[in-house]
Amino acid sequence: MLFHVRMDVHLPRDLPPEEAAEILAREKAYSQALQHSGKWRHIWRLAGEYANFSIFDVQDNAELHEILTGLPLFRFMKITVTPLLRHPSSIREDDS
Ligand SMILES: O=C(O)CC1=CCC(=O)O1
Repeated sequence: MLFHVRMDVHLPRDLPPEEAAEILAREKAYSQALQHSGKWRHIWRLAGEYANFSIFDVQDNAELHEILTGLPLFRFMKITVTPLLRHPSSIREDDS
């Protein structure tokens, strides 16, 4: 199942810089492992915002929930999920 996910990051101003750096490093490693696995298909920065648009390809809602709640930045994010399905006018042979 494909999902569009918007993640808005809100780091607290009083978060110690060393702690922020450690969380961001874990976030990057977590995200890149999922990208290598094919579950996290795309990640795009939204210009001018500390936010991203991502596309996930997962088994079901429960797997997406597990992935999102496992994000090291989860407690500092507002996450908006939109389920996707194939558009009837799409000319693509698959859903890539
Ligand atoms: O910087 C972001 O948009 C938050 C984020 C999600 C995965 C990642 O590596 O950074």
